[in-house]
Amino acid sequence: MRHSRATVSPVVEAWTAYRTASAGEWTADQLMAAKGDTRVSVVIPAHDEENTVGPIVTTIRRYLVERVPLVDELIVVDSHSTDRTAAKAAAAGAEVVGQDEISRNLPRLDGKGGALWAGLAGSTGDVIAFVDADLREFRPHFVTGLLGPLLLDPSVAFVKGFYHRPLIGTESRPDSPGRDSVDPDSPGRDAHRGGRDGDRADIDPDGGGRVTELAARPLLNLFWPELAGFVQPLAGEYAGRRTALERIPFVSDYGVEIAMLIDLLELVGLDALAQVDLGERLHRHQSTDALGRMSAQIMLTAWSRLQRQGRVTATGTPAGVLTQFRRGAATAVPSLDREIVVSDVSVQERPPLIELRDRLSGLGRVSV
Ligand SMILES: O=c1ccn([C@@H]2O[C@H](COP(=O)(O)OP(=O)(O)O[C@H]3O[C@H](CO)[C@@H](O)[C@H](O)[C@H]3O)[C@@H](O)[C@H]2O)c(=O)[nH]1
Ligand SMILES: O=C(O)[C@H](O)COP(=O)(O)O
Repeated sequence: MRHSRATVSPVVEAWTAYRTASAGEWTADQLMAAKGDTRVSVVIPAHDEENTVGPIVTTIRRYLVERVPLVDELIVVDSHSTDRTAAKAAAAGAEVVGQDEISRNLPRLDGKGGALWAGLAGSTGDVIAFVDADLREFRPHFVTGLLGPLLLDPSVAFVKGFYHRPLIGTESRPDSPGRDSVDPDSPGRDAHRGGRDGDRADIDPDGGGRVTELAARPLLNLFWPELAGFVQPLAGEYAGRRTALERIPFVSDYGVEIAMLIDLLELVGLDALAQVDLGERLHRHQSTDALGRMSAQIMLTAWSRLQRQGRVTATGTPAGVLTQFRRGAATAVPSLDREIVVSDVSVQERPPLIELRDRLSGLGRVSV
């Protein structure tokens, strides 16, 4: 097979050895001692996550605010939720910010990218850790793992989490509301292991991350090979210095993570990027159709970076819509026996926050 002749590039090999750590390498107390005057914010983007956002906030508050005061600010960005996400997050002790509260006089930035931007603009920390709101069995090391390299090494600007990603049959496993009692510094008994209980018979231990494997990883390897060492380039758990994050544009929706990696590579260079092993991550899986739309947004974002970097000559702009087919609908096209579903998968982009100071001044929460 052709791939057997290929070898890992020396750049990637050196970077992974030098810039990969494990969350178990430091405790919250050790980070507290290293923290000094650095302010730490945790930002959680949440769209309809009423089942999981509360336990995540509770865990962070209990272990990283009350027991060890490592986290100075805990913000949930309510991303146009239609359920009780905001109420649950507030009841658990988070400050809740509406996605559009801070950006009222700016053009829209939809979806997750808009929520992350609002979290960056609305927070005050020197270091900001982002954590998804749909995680199950959340533990404090998801935050301490990300903070370690930033608090211990001034040359690190951004840290991405990675983990094993089981693909779990969505029918057989009910939502777990999290645990009441956890070892705050432990990456968990599941770290580095696939299986666990008898109820996990339908689990593919590393089958998760389908968009990562089918879209993001090939794109990064083909066009930004320096980033090939990131085990989970789309991970929603990462942390960065405000000085870096405010200097990159933010892309809307699910384009935000791949854009962030590519843009940070350009801004700070590979040596200032790091990754940390967080063990295992369980989250809510989206449908294949939804992941198709996510992939399209990621491809459009990659395209925009290729164009900006002068690496493709555009003779037209990508379509920005995705046609999909759904069985069993009343409105099926007879010749297809399927309904045609067309979605807008275009992405928008906001310039770096640092360039928007003037337009944001007067809005109380913004620290820039
Ligand atoms: O309009 C939205 C959609 C999602 N989210 C939140 O963003 C997080 C991740 O969204 P999710 O739909 O669970 O994404 P995944 O299917 O898990 O997608 C993976 O890949 C995406 C694209 O890179 C990343 O954004 C995710 O963090 C990563 O987990 C969750 O807290 C959501 O509530 C919002 O805040 N607003
Ligand atoms: O990150 C990804 O690739 C997507 O979120 C899909 O993840 P899943 O395959 O674990 O649902």
